[in-house]
Amino acid sequence: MTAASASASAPAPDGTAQSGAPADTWDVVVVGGGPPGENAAQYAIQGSDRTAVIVEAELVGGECSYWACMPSKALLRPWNVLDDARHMPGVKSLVGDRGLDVAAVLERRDTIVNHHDDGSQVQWANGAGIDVVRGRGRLAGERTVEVTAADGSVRTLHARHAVVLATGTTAAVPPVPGLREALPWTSRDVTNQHEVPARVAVVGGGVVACEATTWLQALGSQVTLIGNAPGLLPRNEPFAGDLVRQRMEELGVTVHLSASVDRVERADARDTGEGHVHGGPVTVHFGDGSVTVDEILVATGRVPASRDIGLDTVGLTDATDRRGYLPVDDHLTVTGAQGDWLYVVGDLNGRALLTHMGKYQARIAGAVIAARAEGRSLDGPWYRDTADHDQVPQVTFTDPEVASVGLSEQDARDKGVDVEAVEYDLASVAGTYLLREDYRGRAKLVIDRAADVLVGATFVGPDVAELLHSATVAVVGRVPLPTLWHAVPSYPTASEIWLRLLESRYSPS
Ligand SMILES: Cc1cc2nc3c(=O)[nH]c(=O)nc-3n(C[C@H](O)[C@H](O)[C@H](O)COP(=O)(O)OP(=O)(O)OC[C@H]3O[C@@H](n4cnc5c(N)ncnc54)[C@H](O)[C@@H]3O)c2cc1C
Ligand SMILES: NC(=O)c1ccc[n+]([C@@H]2O[C@H](COP(=O)([O-])OP(=O)(O)OC[C@H]3O[C@@H](n4cnc5c(N)ncnc54)[C@H](O)[C@@H]3O)[C@@H](O)[C@H]2O)c1
Repeated sequence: MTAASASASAPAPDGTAQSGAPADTWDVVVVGGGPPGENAAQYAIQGSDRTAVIVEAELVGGECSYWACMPSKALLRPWNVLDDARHMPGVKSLVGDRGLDVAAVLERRDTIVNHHDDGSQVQWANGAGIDVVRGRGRLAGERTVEVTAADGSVRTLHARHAVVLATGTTAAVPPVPGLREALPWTSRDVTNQHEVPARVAVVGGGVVACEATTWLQALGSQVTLIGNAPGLLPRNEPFAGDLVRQRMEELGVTVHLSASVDRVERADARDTGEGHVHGGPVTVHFGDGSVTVDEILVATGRVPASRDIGLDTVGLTDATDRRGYLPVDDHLTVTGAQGDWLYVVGDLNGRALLTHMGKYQARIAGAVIAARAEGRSLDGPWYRDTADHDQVPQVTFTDPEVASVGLSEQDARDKGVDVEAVEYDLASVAGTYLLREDYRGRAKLVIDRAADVLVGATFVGPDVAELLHSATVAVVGRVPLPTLWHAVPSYPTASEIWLRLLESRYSPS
């Protein structure tokens, strides 16, 4: 605890603040302690004597740390290592056709989610001068947040400058007959699975469905994926979903696309706890087909946590969009709120459901809160969310990985950009051949022909994740292509794909 925050509340032995503290007023009150909430609090007060508090209903660190990004990537990495080893002469004879050590993989995952203990996160917050109040928060008028603790006690917090809402999302379960009653797995179960069901039906075809399918099959499940879109990963360039599907099928996954689940039957659904199989066999009916499995995973998108956060108490009853997200302006201030005190960062504003984008928004919101508190102007590059406008990077950690930034070719055309696209086989650069002789992958640049700059890039292949930031710099910096020509990629790295792509477009004049 810093002196500044200690004066705002009395600390409990675990570092969280307690009811009955002398003053329940902070400069900034943040509702929701995921990474965006944490960062908003940090950036709003750092280098000042302002105070901040995070209200958290579950664990500080949020969905990302315990039930999403971190456990999913922990479950995916061992497969990458094993698959690389299986294809590397000099190593593959040592590995043979052995599978993963499932118990060790799950144990490492448990270490990475810190066994669902958020003590170190609370310690970080306190070290940054941020208090933590446990409980469920909701607005209760302007600059006021009411917190209901697990024991039912209610406490009212006041903010001098700002309230930041960062309550995120939960898994959506579509209204399919029998589905809810079957107690299906959602992202929380599959990222925290303690058992490996022999047969799993994965419903969805987006990022969660494709990543989860990758680790489920690697752990030994027989997976049937049922998606209602015509391709996998439909927000990406179509070749990305095609390559991911091709690899899934090679590994034994059954993929049904343009297929809608219409009915689910499970005779003895039981709530056996997170990550355990929730009862006996379940039959999933879709179109003309059906499949009987030991567990069903629903990965069909997210629902914003905007329902019970007191928007009505500040005149924002109709402020959410039709999906329930709470729109903001580029200062991350809620559209339509009176005065400049209410901010939304992270998934809840619906701009980009990604941790790194939520944290970026939080850095902007924090800087805006600090500037407004100090009466400074909001002119300048630090105070506006620009990256959410067509410059969002994302890596999907499937086999192969999919890394993209900015606009797909189709999105760019839909926006009226005069587009030219170049594509190249990632396997034909020396750097990837050295990684794997059987390397398969593809890269694509989307070029705004008039401005001669990149507006999008996609890389698909093993280990492409780290290639992405070069493209993000080029897209955000609007680096002219003739200038990129002088950014020489090292030999022999996968980055030489940049040279090949630019050669396809070489036109000195
Ligand atoms: C399986 C999976 C894998 C993912 N992998 C990645 C990835 O690799 N990379 C990536 O960038 N993104 C990934 N994402 C997306 C990422 O998890 C989210 O974008 C991110 O968690 C959003 O952060 P947030 O703080 O806005 O919301 P959340 O992480 O949902 O956090 C919200 C917090 O608010 C708390 N809260 C909610 N309501 C209240 C209330 N009323 N009072 C107090 N507290 C409240 C919750 O308990 C929670 O701690 C993944 C998502 C899933 C489902
Ligand atoms: N590596 C990462 O960056 C990462 C990993 C996981 C999740 N995330 C984020 O989390 C968010 C949620 O991911 P998600 O995959 O749950 O949602 P999503 O919106 O990306 O995909 C949902 C998919 O489910 C399909 N679908 C919807 N209803 C269906 C139905 N009734 N039957 C069959 N299919 C159906 C849709 O066609 C869509 O493809 C995403 O926005 C994503 O960016 C990111």
